[in-house]
Amino acid sequence: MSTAQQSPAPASDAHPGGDGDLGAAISVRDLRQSYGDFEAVKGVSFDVAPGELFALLGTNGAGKTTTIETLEGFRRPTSGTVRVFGTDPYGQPPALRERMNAVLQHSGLFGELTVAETIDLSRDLCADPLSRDEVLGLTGLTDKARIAVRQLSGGQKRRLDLGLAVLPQPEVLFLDEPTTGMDPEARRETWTLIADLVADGVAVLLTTHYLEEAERLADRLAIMHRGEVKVAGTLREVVVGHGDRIAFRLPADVRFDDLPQLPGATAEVEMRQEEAWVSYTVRGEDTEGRAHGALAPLLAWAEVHSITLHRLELRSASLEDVFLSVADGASDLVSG
Ligand SMILES: Nc1ncnc2c1ncn2[C@@H]1O[C@H](COP(=O)(O)OP(=O)(O)OP(=O)(O)O)[C@@H](O)[C@H]1O
Repeated sequence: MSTAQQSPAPASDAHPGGDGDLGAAISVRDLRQSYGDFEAVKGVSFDVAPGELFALLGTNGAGKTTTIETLEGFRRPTSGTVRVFGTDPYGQPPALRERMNAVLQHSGLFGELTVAETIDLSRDLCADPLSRDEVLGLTGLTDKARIAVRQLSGGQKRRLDLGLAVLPQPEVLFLDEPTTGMDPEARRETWTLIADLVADGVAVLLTTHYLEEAERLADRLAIMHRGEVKVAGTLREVVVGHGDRIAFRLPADVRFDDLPQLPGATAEVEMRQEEAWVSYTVRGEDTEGRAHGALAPLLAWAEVHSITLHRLELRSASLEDVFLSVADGASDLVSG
């Protein structure tokens, strides 16, 4: 890895057990990682292919950074295996240094150097770096080239971090909350940059607390909670697995017990801005037709009782719905 944290490392070896995807850029199998008696990661497995972005989402303290740091070669697994292009990344072996890079949660920029000097310093460490102008252009920092890094805003420093990570033209990129502190416009520009890298064949492992970031960028994603992957798959697989939602404001003279049972659906009442709302979650094998199948008897019930369903809405589950149910401990493994 061509960051400042380089160190000697073991040679490449095969993936024990042979159960990883041999075409994968990143492979994680039954990873467990402990800090003393505390097990922070409890048997996590996933692969990331070249040209794929995999988003690792999760609650605070779920084990995302621990997982990513293990893949970056900073930690040896307590058990299980991690591989980057089939090589153990522990200690960042020479075979991987030019092929993988990272934007870490805490950047290690030198405040006294100018932006241009910072880029030049990183270029000196690489075999085939992007030009200084290319890095300035893709980070949107061309007009900041001559100012000291300490004078950059938090979001600008984050963009410089990303520029330095991209500069050696890595094939694998670890992005640990890369857009934290960026304004919405800078975040969108960064998403475009990341999407372009993935389109060029870079394998990206992203952690983020911005669910929209994962929705926009991820080919596949996993949601971790307390050291375990609770939900995994494509965005569609993950949200479809959590059902469709039918909701309306609870009519004034209707009690919860009066509401009809709908096929494949469970009902609950939730408060929205001090109004009681009925929310049905509709699950079922027929993912295309299940909402229609539940809505028809609901409308028939309303017709018979001369009830108007105010503010009636029908939508798919969102990634936020799935995330919140994982955080509540309500989710079983959905694997794609
Ligand atoms: N060096 C350490 N020593 C002891 N415990 C640690 C250490 N680093 C992390 N932990 C603990 O391991 C757990 C996982 O931490 P980790 O930073 O991997 O989570 P995370 O998913 O990245 O969280 P966040 O979203 O809050 O950044 C947490 O409970 C954390 O307190």
